[in-house]
Amino acid sequence: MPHAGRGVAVGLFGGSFNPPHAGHALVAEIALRRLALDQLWWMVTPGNPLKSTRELAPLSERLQQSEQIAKNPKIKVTAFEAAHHVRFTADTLALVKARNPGVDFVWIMGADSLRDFHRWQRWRQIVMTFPIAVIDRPGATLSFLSSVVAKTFDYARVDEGDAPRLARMKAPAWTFIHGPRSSLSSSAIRKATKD
Ligand SMILES: Nc1ncnc2c1ncn2[C@@H]1O[C@H](COP(=O)(O)OP(=O)(O)OP(=O)(O)O)[C@@H](O)[C@H]1O
Ligand SMILES: O=C(O)c1ccc[n+]([C@@H]2O[C@H](COP(=O)([O-])O)[C@@H](O)[C@H]2O)c1
Repeated sequence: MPHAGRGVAVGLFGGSFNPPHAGHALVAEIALRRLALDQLWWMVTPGNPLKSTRELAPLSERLQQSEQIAKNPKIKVTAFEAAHHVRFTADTLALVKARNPGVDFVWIMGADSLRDFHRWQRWRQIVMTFPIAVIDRPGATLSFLSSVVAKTFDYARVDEGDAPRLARMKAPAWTFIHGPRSSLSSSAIRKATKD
């Protein structure tokens, strides 16, 4: 696991990255800049608990490809979840928090992930423990508003103008970040390479 010292602001960006693409890199850059982060941990999951592993490339391959795409020195590409035998984000976050006291973490995800977020294990606990930044994604710009999490935690939504302070805020606190968007997706890339 990467390490961060007290008072450092770190974005946690988890994904299958199967394969990673420029849309992921854009999310990472937007998060670093708009959330005023010192670091972003690009966490390659051993496997999304809600997705089939049928089409999942080996972790070592997704890790290596991620390292090639994530060029910003503030980005730390890591696969520590596999090494620590954790797969559910709630467990990952508990581990990260326990090992990095005093660090201000923010969970980062694309707008499509917000739609399904209420199916994640212990999702309410995640929202109550970590500030969350949702980055706009084509196809999910408006639908995110009707998501269970957006409705349940409407009271905790923070104006995107306050995004630079999000990492320092006490949960629950979440914001939606608009900006340049990419319509790339791993599934489209997999489909194109198969055809
Ligand atoms: N083009 C994009 N714009 C914004 N967010 C994205 C984009 N692509 C992926 N993300 C976000 O990055 C994280 C990791 O996504 P993931 O690795 O599943 O890629 P994907 O392109 O969504 O894959 P798939 O098409 O296989 O579902 C998720 O939070 C997802 O919402
Ligand atoms: O913890 C869960 O229940 C859970 C359910 C779905 C997805 N996640 C996490 O969400 C992140 C994005 O996954 P993905 O496949 O959309 O790239 C990744 O870190 C997954 O481990 C976590």
